[in-house]
Amino acid sequence: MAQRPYIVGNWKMHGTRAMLSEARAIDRAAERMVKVEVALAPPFTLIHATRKEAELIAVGAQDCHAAEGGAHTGDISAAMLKDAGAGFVIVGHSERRADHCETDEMVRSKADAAIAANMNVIVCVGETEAQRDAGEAEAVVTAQLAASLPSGEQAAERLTVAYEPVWAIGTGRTPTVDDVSAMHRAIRAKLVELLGEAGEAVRILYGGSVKPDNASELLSADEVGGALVGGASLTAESFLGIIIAAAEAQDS
Ligand SMILES: O=C(CO)COP(=O)(O)O
Repeated sequence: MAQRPYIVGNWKMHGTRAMLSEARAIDRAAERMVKVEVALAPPFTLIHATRKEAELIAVGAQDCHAAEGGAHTGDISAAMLKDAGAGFVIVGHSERRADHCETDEMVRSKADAAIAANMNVIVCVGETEAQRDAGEAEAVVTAQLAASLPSGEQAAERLTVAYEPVWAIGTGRTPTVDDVSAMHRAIRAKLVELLGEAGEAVRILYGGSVKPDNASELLSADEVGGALVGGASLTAESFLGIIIAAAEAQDS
């Protein structure tokens, strides 16, 4: 890995203030691990408090609305998230695509909104099990990418892509290292096609059942620049296990 690995915890709909002690423990330990860039995306309600706890790690959000503001009851704009202390937004997670019927076009609008608010953005893509079984995984993922990426000049430098096969999320199943490598190479090629030279530097994270005991292997796959971690980011102990594995992968 040329750049420092980027390890992002996505707490999803987990966490009340009682969990801030985990964020604090992650931050204090991550401080000693200069070879790894660490970030947490807690639920909206904990962004501000997590930001106050975090001295080193980046803090982000799990979604934003595409509009700057307006009559959208229950929604949150990128500027509000930034004001609360978020530096990045995850958009297009498969759970949002499924639970909220988010299309690629909506994901792109949200990514554009995050960039317009001077935030970084992590755009998620990934195939379902049926699509992989049908041999369509790469076609599905590269098409999602082409339609979901933010537009505009600043897009590439603010962008991270996360490849998360839907069937690997929360299941304990992961693709083989060869499959991860093949998909990440395809994503890299698509990024270069879409963004030109700037596409070479965009980080591509792997997500889906990353744990302390499989992190080294998954991070060793071609073009994997880090991990987007769900369940194993909920305790400092397991998340730090992944961060340590990423730091050791830098040494080897
Ligand atoms: O969806 C994910 C991260 O965004 C992955 O979740 P798990 O690590 O729980 O499989």
